[in-house]
Amino acid sequence: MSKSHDILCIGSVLWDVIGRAPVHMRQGSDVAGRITRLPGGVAMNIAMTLARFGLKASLLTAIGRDTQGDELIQACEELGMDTTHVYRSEDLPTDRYMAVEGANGLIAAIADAHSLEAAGSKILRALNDGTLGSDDAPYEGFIALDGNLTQRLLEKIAVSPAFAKADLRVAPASPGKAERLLPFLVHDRATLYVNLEEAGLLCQKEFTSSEEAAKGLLDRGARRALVTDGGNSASDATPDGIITQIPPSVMVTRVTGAGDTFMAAHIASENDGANREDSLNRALRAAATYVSGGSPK
Ligand SMILES: Nc1ncnc2c1ncn2[C@@H]1O[C@H](COP(=O)(O)OP(=O)(O)O)[C@@H](O)[C@H]1O
Ligand SMILES: O=c1[nH]cc([C@@H]2O[C@H](COP(=O)(O)O)[C@@H](O)[C@H]2O)c(=O)[nH]1
Repeated sequence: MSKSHDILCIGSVLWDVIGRAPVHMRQGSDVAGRITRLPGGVAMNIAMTLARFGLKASLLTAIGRDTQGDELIQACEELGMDTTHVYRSEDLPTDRYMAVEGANGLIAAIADAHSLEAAGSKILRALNDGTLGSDDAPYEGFIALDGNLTQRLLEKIAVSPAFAKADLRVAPASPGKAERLLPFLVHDRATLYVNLEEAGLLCQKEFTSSEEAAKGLLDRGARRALVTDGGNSASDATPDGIITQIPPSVMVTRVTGAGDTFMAAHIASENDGANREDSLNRALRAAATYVSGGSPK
Protein backbone atom coordinates (compact mmCIF):
# COMPACT_ATOMS: atom_id res chain seq x y z
CA MET A 1 0.00 0.00 0.00
CA SER A 2 1.38 3.45 -0.83
CA LYS A 3 1.88 5.81 2.11
CA SER A 4 -0.96 8.34 2.37
CA HIS A 5 1.50 11.18 3.09
CA ASP A 6 5.04 12.12 4.16
CA ILE A 7 4.27 15.29 6.09
CA LEU A 8 1.30 17.10 7.60
CA CYS A 9 0.74 20.72 6.56
CA ILE A 10 -1.47 22.58 9.01
CA GLY A 11 -2.76 26.09 8.32
CA SER A 12 -4.19 28.05 5.49
CA VAL A 13 -5.09 26.65 2.10
CA LEU A 14 -6.90 29.30 0.08
CA TRP A 15 -7.02 31.06 -3.28
CA ASP A 16 -4.32 33.67 -3.91
CA VAL A 17 -5.46 36.47 -6.18
CA ILE A 18 -2.29 38.19 -7.34
CA GLY A 19 -2.09 41.33 -9.49
CA ARG A 20 1.29 41.93 -11.12
CA ALA A 21 2.50 44.90 -13.13
CA PRO A 22 5.96 45.33 -14.64
CA VAL A 23 6.20 48.97 -13.52
CA HIS A 24 7.05 50.82 -10.34
CA MET A 25 3.91 51.14 -8.24
CA ARG A 26 2.84 53.13 -5.20
CA GLN A 27 -0.34 53.87 -3.29
CA GLY A 28 -3.07 54.87 -5.75
CA SER A 29 -1.35 53.46 -8.85
CA ASP A 30 -3.77 52.26 -11.53
CA VAL A 31 -1.80 50.44 -14.21
CA ALA A 32 -2.06 47.63 -16.74
CA GLY A 33 -0.97 44.21 -15.54
CA ARG A 34 -1.95 40.60 -15.08
CA ILE A 35 -4.25 39.15 -12.43
CA THR A 36 -4.07 35.47 -11.65
CA ARG A 37 -5.78 33.13 -9.22
CA LEU A 38 -3.75 30.25 -7.88
CA PRO A 39 -3.75 27.99 -4.85
CA GLY A 40 -2.04 29.68 -1.91
CA GLY A 41 -1.96 30.07 1.83
CA VAL A 42 1.22 29.31 3.72
CA ALA A 43 0.42 25.63 4.39
CA MET A 44 -0.50 25.14 0.73
CA ASN A 45 2.62 26.92 -0.56
CA ILE A 46 4.73 24.64 1.59
CA ALA A 47 2.80 21.56 0.42
CA MET A 48 3.21 22.57 -3.24
CA THR A 49 6.96 22.99 -2.92
CA LEU A 50 7.26 19.74 -0.99
CA ALA A 51 5.48 18.04 -3.91
CA ARG A 52 8.16 19.33 -6.30
CA PHE A 53 10.70 17.60 -4.08
CA GLY A 54 8.72 14.35 -4.20
CA LEU A 55 7.08 14.65 -0.76
CA LYS A 56 3.37 14.11 -0.35
CA ALA A 57 1.59 16.44 2.06
CA SER A 58 -1.64 15.79 3.90
CA LEU A 59 -3.52 19.03 4.52
CA LEU A 60 -5.20 19.96 7.79
CA THR A 61 -7.19 23.11 7.06
CA ALA A 62 -10.69 24.49 6.58
CA ILE A 63 -12.18 24.79 3.11
CA GLY A 64 -15.77 25.85 2.37
CA ARG A 65 -18.32 23.70 0.59
CA ASP A 66 -18.72 26.47 -1.98
CA THR A 67 -17.66 26.37 -5.64
CA GLN A 68 -14.32 28.00 -4.85
CA GLY A 69 -13.77 25.32 -2.22
CA ASP A 70 -14.60 22.46 -4.61
CA GLU A 71 -12.18 23.93 -7.15
CA LEU A 72 -9.51 24.30 -4.49
CA ILE A 73 -9.87 20.69 -3.31
CA GLN A 74 -9.62 19.56 -6.94
CA ALA A 75 -6.47 21.66 -7.43
CA CYS A 76 -4.93 20.15 -4.29
CA GLU A 77 -5.67 16.62 -5.45
CA GLU A 78 -4.30 17.31 -8.93
CA LEU A 79 -1.11 18.49 -7.23
CA GLY A 80 -0.91 15.13 -5.47
CA MET A 81 -1.94 16.19 -1.97
CA ASP A 82 -3.97 14.18 0.49
CA THR A 83 -7.19 16.07 1.30
CA THR A 84 -8.87 13.28 3.29
CA HIS A 85 -8.57 15.13 6.60
CA VAL A 86 -9.56 18.62 5.40
CA TYR A 87 -12.44 20.13 7.37
CA ARG A 88 -15.12 21.08 4.82
CA SER A 89 -17.41 23.64 6.38
CA GLU A 90 -21.08 23.92 5.38
CA ASP A 91 -21.38 27.57 6.36
CA LEU A 92 -17.89 29.11 6.12
CA PRO A 93 -16.71 30.45 2.74
CA THR A 94 -13.35 29.43 1.27
CA ASP A 95 -10.62 31.87 2.37
CA ARG A 96 -8.77 34.24 0.00
CA TYR A 97 -5.61 36.33 -0.14
CA MET A 98 -5.09 39.28 -2.42
CA ALA A 99 -1.75 40.91 -3.27
CA VAL A 100 -0.49 43.59 -5.64
CA GLU A 101 3.10 43.33 -6.85
CA GLY A 102 4.90 46.00 -8.87
CA ALA A 103 8.42 46.11 -10.30
CA ASN A 104 9.42 47.44 -6.87
CA GLY A 105 8.08 44.36 -5.04
CA LEU A 106 4.98 43.75 -2.95
CA ILE A 107 2.87 46.91 -2.72
CA ALA A 108 0.17 45.60 -0.40
CA ALA A 109 -1.74 42.46 0.47
CA ILE A 110 -4.82 41.45 2.41
CA ALA A 111 -5.28 37.98 3.88
CA ASP A 112 -8.85 36.89 4.55
CA ALA A 113 -8.31 33.71 6.55
CA HIS A 114 -11.41 34.19 8.68
CA SER A 115 -12.87 30.76 7.93
CA LEU A 116 -9.71 29.02 9.09
CA GLU A 117 -9.80 31.08 12.26
CA ALA A 118 -13.51 30.37 12.80
CA ALA A 119 -13.07 26.63 12.28
CA GLY A 120 -10.52 26.58 15.10
CA SER A 121 -9.58 23.18 16.50
CA LYS A 122 -12.00 21.36 14.15
CA ILE A 123 -9.18 21.27 11.60
CA LEU A 124 -7.11 19.17 14.02
CA ARG A 125 -9.67 16.40 14.56
CA ALA A 126 -7.58 13.72 12.84
CA LEU A 127 -4.71 14.35 15.27
CA ASN A 128 -6.95 13.89 18.28
CA ASP A 129 -9.48 11.20 17.37
CA GLY A 130 -6.99 8.45 16.57
CA THR A 131 -7.17 8.77 12.76
CA LEU A 132 -3.63 10.17 12.58
CA GLY A 133 -2.89 10.27 16.28
CA SER A 134 -4.26 11.08 19.70
CA ASP A 135 -3.10 12.37 23.07
CA ASP A 136 -2.09 8.81 24.04
CA ALA A 137 -0.49 7.93 20.69
CA PRO A 138 0.83 11.23 19.34
CA TYR A 139 1.58 11.69 15.66
CA GLU A 140 5.25 11.13 14.85
CA GLY A 141 6.96 12.79 11.92
CA PHE A 142 7.18 16.18 10.25
CA ILE A 143 4.45 18.74 10.80
CA ALA A 144 4.63 22.09 9.00
CA LEU A 145 2.51 24.55 10.95
CA ASP A 146 1.61 28.04 9.77
CA GLY A 147 0.82 31.06 11.88
CA ASN A 148 -2.55 31.74 10.29
CA LEU A 149 -4.23 29.87 13.14
CA THR A 150 -5.47 31.98 16.01
CA GLN A 151 -3.07 32.71 18.85
CA ARG A 152 -5.37 30.72 21.14
CA LEU A 153 -5.18 27.60 19.00
CA LEU A 154 -1.43 27.99 18.54
CA GLU A 155 -1.05 28.21 22.33
CA LYS A 156 -3.06 25.00 22.69
CA ILE A 157 -0.98 23.19 20.07
CA ALA A 158 2.26 24.24 21.78
CA VAL A 159 1.31 22.31 24.93
CA SER A 160 -0.88 19.59 23.41
CA PRO A 161 0.16 15.97 24.06
CA ALA A 162 -1.07 15.15 20.53
CA PHE A 163 1.87 17.18 19.16
CA ALA A 164 4.44 15.96 21.67
CA LYS A 165 6.30 13.61 19.33
CA ALA A 166 6.16 15.61 16.09
CA ASP A 167 9.09 17.34 14.42
CA LEU A 168 7.39 20.74 14.35
CA ARG A 169 8.41 23.22 11.63
CA VAL A 170 6.71 26.53 12.28
CA ALA A 171 6.37 29.61 10.07
CA PRO A 172 4.57 32.91 10.56
CA ALA A 173 1.94 33.74 7.96
CA SER A 174 3.10 37.34 7.61
CA PRO A 175 4.92 39.95 9.67
CA GLY A 176 1.50 41.12 10.94
CA LYS A 177 0.88 37.68 12.44
CA ALA A 178 4.44 36.96 13.62
CA GLU A 179 3.70 37.46 17.30
CA ARG A 180 1.14 34.65 17.23
CA LEU A 181 4.15 32.32 17.21
CA LEU A 182 5.44 33.41 20.61
CA PRO A 183 4.30 30.07 22.18
CA PHE A 184 6.86 28.33 19.91
CA LEU A 185 9.74 30.57 20.88
CA VAL A 186 10.22 28.66 24.11
CA HIS A 187 9.28 25.24 22.79
CA ASP A 188 11.53 22.21 23.00
CA ARG A 189 10.56 20.63 19.66
CA ALA A 190 9.91 23.52 17.27
CA THR A 191 12.08 24.85 14.47
CA LEU A 192 11.16 28.42 13.51
CA TYR A 193 11.36 29.73 9.91
CA VAL A 194 11.19 33.54 9.84
CA ASN A 195 12.43 36.48 7.82
CA LEU A 196 14.44 39.29 9.36
CA GLU A 197 11.42 41.47 10.07
CA GLU A 198 9.50 38.62 11.71
CA ALA A 199 12.52 37.73 13.85
CA GLY A 200 12.60 41.36 15.01
CA LEU A 201 8.89 41.29 15.88
CA LEU A 202 9.27 38.07 17.88
CA CYS A 203 12.24 39.45 19.82
CA GLN A 204 10.98 43.05 19.94
CA LYS A 205 14.33 44.18 18.62
CA GLU A 206 15.67 45.44 15.30
CA PHE A 207 18.19 43.16 13.61
CA THR A 208 20.52 44.06 10.79
CA SER A 209 21.55 40.56 9.66
CA SER A 210 20.14 37.04 9.61
CA GLU A 211 22.97 35.86 11.85
CA GLU A 212 22.25 38.47 14.49
CA ALA A 213 18.51 37.68 14.30
CA ALA A 214 19.03 33.92 14.53
CA LYS A 215 21.22 34.43 17.59
CA GLY A 216 18.59 36.75 19.06
CA LEU A 217 15.93 34.03 18.68
CA LEU A 218 18.15 31.44 20.39
CA ASP A 219 18.84 33.89 23.21
CA ARG A 220 15.06 34.18 23.65
CA GLY A 221 14.80 30.41 24.10
CA ALA A 222 14.30 29.04 20.57
CA ARG A 223 15.61 25.50 20.06
CA ARG A 224 16.36 26.17 16.41
CA ALA A 225 15.74 29.14 14.12
CA LEU A 226 16.18 29.68 10.38
CA VAL A 227 16.22 33.33 9.38
CA THR A 228 16.06 34.58 5.78
CA ASP A 229 16.65 38.10 4.52
CA GLY A 230 15.64 38.26 0.84
CA GLY A 231 18.72 38.48 -1.39
CA ASN A 232 20.98 38.82 1.66
CA SER A 233 22.33 36.04 3.86
CA ALA A 234 20.24 33.41 5.64
CA SER A 235 21.18 31.63 8.88
CA ASP A 236 20.42 28.36 10.63
CA ALA A 237 20.99 28.62 14.38
CA THR A 238 21.05 25.83 16.96
CA PRO A 239 22.93 25.61 20.27
CA ASP A 240 25.62 23.74 18.22
CA GLY A 241 26.35 26.89 16.23
CA ILE A 242 25.13 29.28 13.55
CA ILE A 243 25.56 28.57 9.85
CA THR A 244 25.21 31.51 7.46
CA GLN A 245 25.08 31.44 3.65
CA ILE A 246 24.22 33.85 0.84
CA PRO A 247 21.59 33.01 -1.82
CA PRO A 248 22.64 33.03 -5.47
CA SER A 249 22.18 36.40 -7.13
CA VAL A 250 19.14 36.36 -9.43
CA MET A 251 16.79 38.71 -11.29
CA VAL A 252 13.66 38.91 -9.16
CA THR A 253 10.36 38.45 -11.01
CA ARG A 254 8.09 37.39 -8.14
CA VAL A 255 8.29 37.68 -4.38
CA THR A 256 5.04 36.18 -3.03
CA GLY A 257 5.82 32.79 -1.50
CA ALA A 258 9.64 33.00 -1.34
CA GLY A 259 9.84 32.22 2.37
CA ASP A 260 7.45 29.27 2.05
CA THR A 261 9.55 27.86 -0.78
CA PHE A 262 12.67 28.21 1.35
CA MET A 263 11.06 26.34 4.24
CA ALA A 264 9.69 23.50 2.12
CA ALA A 265 12.98 22.96 0.31
CA HIS A 266 14.77 22.93 3.66
CA ILE A 267 12.42 20.33 5.16
CA ALA A 268 12.66 18.17 2.01
CA SER A 269 16.42 18.26 2.23
CA GLU A 270 16.48 17.27 5.90
CA ASN A 271 13.94 14.54 5.18
CA ASP A 272 16.48 13.18 2.69
CA GLY A 273 19.07 13.11 5.48
CA ALA A 274 21.20 16.04 4.26
CA ASN A 275 23.32 17.90 6.83
CA ARG A 276 22.67 21.47 7.98
CA GLU A 277 25.07 23.13 5.50
CA ASP A 278 23.68 21.27 2.50
CA SER A 279 20.07 21.78 3.57
CA LEU A 280 20.54 25.54 3.94
CA ASN A 281 22.28 25.66 0.58
CA ARG A 282 19.53 23.71 -1.16
CA ALA A 283 16.79 25.86 0.40
CA LEU A 284 18.51 29.10 -0.62
CA ARG A 285 18.98 27.91 -4.18
CA ALA A 286 15.38 26.67 -4.45
CA ALA A 287 13.95 29.96 -3.15
CA ALA A 288 16.23 32.04 -5.40
CA THR A 289 15.14 29.97 -8.41
CA TYR A 290 11.53 30.51 -7.36
CA VAL A 291 11.82 34.31 -7.07
CA SER A 292 13.55 34.43 -10.46
CA GLY A 293 10.46 32.79 -11.98
CA GLY A 294 11.82 29.26 -12.31
CA SER A 295 10.57 26.02 -10.85
CA PRO A 296 12.72 24.88 -7.89
CA LYS A 297 13.80 21.24 -7.78
N1 LIG B 1 16.39 39.20 -4.18
C1 LIG B 1 16.62 37.89 -3.98
N2 LIG B 1 17.67 37.28 -4.56
C2 LIG B 1 17.94 35.97 -4.35
N3 LIG B 1 17.18 35.19 -3.57
C3 LIG B 1 16.11 35.73 -2.96
C4 LIG B 1 15.76 37.10 -3.13
N4 LIG B 1 14.64 37.35 -2.41
C5 LIG B 1 14.33 36.18 -1.80
N5 LIG B 1 15.19 35.21 -2.13
C6 LIG B 1 15.20 33.80 -1.68
O1 LIG B 1 14.04 33.54 -0.92
C7 LIG B 1 14.38 33.30 0.46
C8 LIG B 1 13.31 33.87 1.36
O2 LIG B 1 13.19 35.25 1.09
P1 LIG B 1 12.60 36.29 2.15
O3 LIG B 1 12.26 37.52 1.36
O4 LIG B 1 13.57 36.46 3.27
O5 LIG B 1 11.32 35.51 2.70
P2 LIG B 1 9.78 35.96 2.93
O6 LIG B 1 9.07 35.61 1.67
O7 LIG B 1 9.36 35.11 4.08
O8 LIG B 1 9.83 37.43 3.24
C9 LIG B 1 15.76 33.92 0.62
O9 LIG B 1 16.49 33.37 1.68
C10 LIG B 1 16.39 33.60 -0.74
O10 LIG B 1 16.78 32.25 -0.83
O1 LIG C 1 -1.80 36.27 6.52
C1 LIG C 1 -1.38 35.64 5.54
N1 LIG C 1 -0.59 36.23 4.63
C2 LIG C 1 -0.10 35.56 3.56
C3 LIG C 1 -0.42 34.25 3.34
C4 LIG C 1 0.10 33.47 2.15
O2 LIG C 1 1.49 33.72 2.03
C5 LIG C 1 1.87 33.93 0.68
C6 LIG C 1 2.54 35.28 0.58
O3 LIG C 1 3.50 35.41 1.57
P1 LIG C 1 4.94 36.14 1.35
O4 LIG C 1 4.62 37.48 0.77
O5 LIG C 1 5.56 36.17 2.71
O6 LIG C 1 5.70 35.28 0.43
C7 LIG C 1 0.58 33.85 -0.14
O7 LIG C 1 0.53 32.64 -0.86
C8 LIG C 1 -0.53 33.94 0.87
O8 LIG C 1 -1.63 33.14 0.53
C9 LIG C 1 -1.26 33.60 4.27
O9 LIG C 1 -1.54 32.40 4.16
N2 LIG C 1 -1.71 34.34 5.34
